Amino acid sequence: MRFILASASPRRLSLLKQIHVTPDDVIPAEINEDPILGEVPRPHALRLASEKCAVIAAREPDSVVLAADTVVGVGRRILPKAETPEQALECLKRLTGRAHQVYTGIAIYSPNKGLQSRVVETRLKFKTLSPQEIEYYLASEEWHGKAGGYGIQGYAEAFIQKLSGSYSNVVGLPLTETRHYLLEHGVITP
Ligand SMILES: Cc1cn([C@H]2C[C@H](O)[C@@H](COP(=O)(O)OP(=O)(O)OP(=O)(O)O)O2)c(=O)[nH]c1=O
Repeated sequence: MRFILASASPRRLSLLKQIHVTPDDVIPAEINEDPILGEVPRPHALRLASEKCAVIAAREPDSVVLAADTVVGVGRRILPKAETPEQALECLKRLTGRAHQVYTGIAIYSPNKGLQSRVVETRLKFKTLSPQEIEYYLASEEWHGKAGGYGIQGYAEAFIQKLSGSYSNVVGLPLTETRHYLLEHGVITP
């Protein structure tokens, strides 16, 4: 059956390829990613992944569709996906010297099984960043388009003192759980 990755993220595509899965098509889902008033990180990630999946499944009901959403939380607070240096700075000020959580919601649809979704959590801790380190990182632009204003797969890995859970989950797709879903929905065989 045709398998569609509903994502604009090049990182999600390369994580899938890392487990030897190449989608037949990549179709980004355009949805409103603003949190609902009072929404906390975990349900936010689940809702957005499910919405992305449902939007593409409605257009492609005979295919298998996979979508995901990655959210950085500091307790109940959702950090933005940094699009400007100001947003990235705001994120880094919240993360410096503190523990935070990365939640990736994954959602899969197939005609036989319908839509299934879940959230995977990774816990991390940042070192205390000096003003010079923050300035240097902001100039790198590596934060651009990333949840929480950093990318663990680049320079910012040097800021991580502790990580508990899945690494690929932080980059955008938890590979153990994703592979499990792909098996269940018949995209791959054991
Ligand atoms: C925390 C963190 C996030 N990210 C990325 C993963 C996601 O691409 C992005 C969060 O935004 P998402 O909205 O999850 O994904 P996206 O907009 O890039 O793509 P799409 O919605 O079409 O699937 O942040 C990293 O690459 N490294 C990190 O360390």
